[in-house]
Amino acid sequence: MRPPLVLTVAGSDSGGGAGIQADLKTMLALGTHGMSVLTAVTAQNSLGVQGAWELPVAAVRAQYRSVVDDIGVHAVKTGMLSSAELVEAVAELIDGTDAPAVVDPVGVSKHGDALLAASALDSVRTRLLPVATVATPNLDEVAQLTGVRVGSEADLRRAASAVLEYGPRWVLVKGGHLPGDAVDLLTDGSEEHWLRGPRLDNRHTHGTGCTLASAVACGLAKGQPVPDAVRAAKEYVTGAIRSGFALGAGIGPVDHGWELGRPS
Ligand SMILES: Nc1ncnc2c1ncn2[C@@H]1O[C@H](COP(=O)(O)OP(=O)(O)O)[C@@H](O)[C@H]1O
Ligand SMILES: Cc1ncc(COP(=O)(O)OP(=O)(O)O)c(N)n1
Repeated sequence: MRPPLVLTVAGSDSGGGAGIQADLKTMLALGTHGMSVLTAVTAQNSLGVQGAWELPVAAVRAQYRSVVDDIGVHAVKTGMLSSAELVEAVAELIDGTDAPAVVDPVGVSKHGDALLAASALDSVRTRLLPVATVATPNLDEVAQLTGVRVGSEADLRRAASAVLEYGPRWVLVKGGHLPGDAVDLLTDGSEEHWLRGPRLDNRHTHGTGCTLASAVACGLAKGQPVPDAVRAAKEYVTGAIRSGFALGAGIGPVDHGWELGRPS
């Protein structure tokens, strides 16, 4: 039987913990067929991003059309889009595709390296967020996009409302950077779903955001309603963080294959 088809439009992380690599591993782990449109290449490892190179808009459009026009797609996920030109091209492609879209508005890596030009923020607000079925900003991305600074769980509702102003159907504000429980808020402005996970004491968390957004896209591709897809994705990323492992000298990746178990 044909598995659900999920497409990631994102950048490459040479270290394999985030970006396209995290997305495709998540898609395999969750029983879907993963496909990719590469937007940029990064030289990246456990210590940070050492270099980044964008692909031309024409190359991004061509990859997208190749996949969607022949194979088809049940859900799209976006990650690193790098520039205003790429953000606008991808927003237009998504707008013309009959599939839900999970938009992870990736701005800065865990190490503080910029993955999106400052000049692209307005295109994210006005072009990309309006075509999102679910937007999944972390707290730094909420601040960049809306100016709302979240200092505690109580601020998450205000942050979510500010993002919803730009037009995504749902927003999942990730509270992973707050102290205490790992609490995220999913809302469409009328329903609210609080997702509370234990704070795991593991520094090897590279790729959490990409993994969560891809897992949501997998659920949507399977036909799950947004709240169910997000709940399942939160469980998957929590397991992946619990099993995150050391690699290199810095922050290691989450374990996308945690449900498979590993020989000790
Ligand atoms: N130490 C942690 N323990 C448990 N869950 C975490 C931890 N860090 C992040 N999370 C969860 O991982 C997901 C991704 O969040 P976050 O790390 O904030 O995203 P990003 O990678 O975009 O910065 C969220 O569900 C968040 O609550
Ligand atoms: C190529 C690329 N895309 C996205 C990210 C950010 O990934 P994220 O899951 O938010 O993980 P951290 O960087 O926060 O660990 C990336 N680093 N590289």
